[in-house]
Amino acid sequence: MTAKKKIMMQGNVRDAALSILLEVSRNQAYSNLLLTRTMKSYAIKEQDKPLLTNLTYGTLQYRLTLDYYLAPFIKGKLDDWVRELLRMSLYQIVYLTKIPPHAAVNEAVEIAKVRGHKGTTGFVNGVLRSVLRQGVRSLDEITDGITRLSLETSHPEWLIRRWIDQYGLKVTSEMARANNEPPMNTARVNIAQTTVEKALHQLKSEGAKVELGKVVPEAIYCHSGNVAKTYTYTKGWLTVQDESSMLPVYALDVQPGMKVLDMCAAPGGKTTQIAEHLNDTGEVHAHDLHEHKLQLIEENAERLGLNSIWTSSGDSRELGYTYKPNTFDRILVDAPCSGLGVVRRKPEIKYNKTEADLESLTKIQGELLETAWTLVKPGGKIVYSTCTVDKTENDGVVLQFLERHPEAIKLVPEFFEEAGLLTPNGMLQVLPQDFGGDGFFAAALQKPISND
Ligand SMILES: C[S@@+](CC[C@H](N)C(=O)[O-])C[C@H]1O[C@@H](n2cnc3c(N)ncnc32)[C@H](O)[C@@H]1O
Repeated sequence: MTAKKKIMMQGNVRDAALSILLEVSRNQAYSNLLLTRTMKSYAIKEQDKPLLTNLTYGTLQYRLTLDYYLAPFIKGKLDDWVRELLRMSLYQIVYLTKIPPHAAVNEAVEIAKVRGHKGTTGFVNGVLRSVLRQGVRSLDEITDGITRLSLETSHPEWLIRRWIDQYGLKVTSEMARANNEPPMNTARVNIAQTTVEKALHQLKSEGAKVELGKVVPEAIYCHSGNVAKTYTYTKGWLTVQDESSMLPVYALDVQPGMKVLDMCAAPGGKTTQIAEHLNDTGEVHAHDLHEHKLQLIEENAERLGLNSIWTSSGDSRELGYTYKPNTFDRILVDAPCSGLGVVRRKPEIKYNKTEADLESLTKIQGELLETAWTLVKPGGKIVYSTCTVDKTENDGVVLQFLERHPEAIKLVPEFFEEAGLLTPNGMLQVLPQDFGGDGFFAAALQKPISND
């Protein structure tokens, strides 16, 4: 069974979803970026976009569960596109009650006709009709608790075991289930330009359904439409950002006129938040490894009317050659990480990462912190943050840093304490089930005034 040719069924939601799923599984590409690109290239109608999003995320989110259901119906090897087509069709049959099962099968057959040959079409039709006749096997048959949780929630067993070691069974089960819920749409109000009340009022006058966030004062939840298409957004009053991701800047405790370094800055969500908290006074030096990503920061800064941001590129571990020691009042190290706190937004992360990846990330994370330690002024503060829930990358990296630098003062920001999201180590750990935000971590460190 080989695909005849690469054909795009323009406007066809299921074929578009299939092309995204294939790209994700072949090239480990990010589903959220592909989704935006594919909506354009397939000319997907506005009213069909929610279904495309649902088919893409749902099929990805439940990949392991769907494979478990499909296994008894399949013998031998399958072409990638046939496997993805079967997964996507089964997802509709099992999880999308509003789509009649026969419609899901017929749509799959139409795609198979275009993408494959007669034999493939017959095979897809046969498998799916057998599923409709016989139903899928029950997950209750699985006696091993970890295997069952892994297949129920579609998280690899190694990850479930790792989380159980780190958080216990109950929290792991809640986290794995929360990862299959749709993420919230959240925006941050530009407090350097307006107030939260004014932004909410303006959005409502544009017909948006919005409400105040639960944890961060300038966070708002958007329950309808695309907030990035509103006038309120265009005029620079908003940034699309998850509420958890707004927390690290609160630990940074910036004061007007300060000199701040953001060592892993792109696309600039936190850089611009820092500048807003500074009321656009002082200097925010936004540095990122990738030159091409700086444009995103610059565009955002311009749209938000922020003039205190300077961008530059290169490996931030080398910034000791650019800046003198003890230069910055505040440094944010929003480190590259496994992303295991944002599985709802990028479900492929749970399949693509390995335990070895997590361990190797801690090296660069620790090295970035070392550079930050040299560059921060005595009395200055560093915030180390990640969008992962993995304790090795989080508390682990910070505790190792504290072992190397017993002089460092570990701060417990009041804001975190009040939010009730502290780990026993006095650091911030948000899990996706806590208040609906992404999984996020932050810890604040201070260089003593006298560093003898
Ligand atoms: C978690 S993202 C940062 C998100 C950003 N702080 C925000 O809030 O929008 C991590 C960033 O680190 C950058 N990065 C990875 N390795 C780096 C390095 N050695 N030096 C500087 N930046 C690095 C990546 O390009 C990526 O943009």
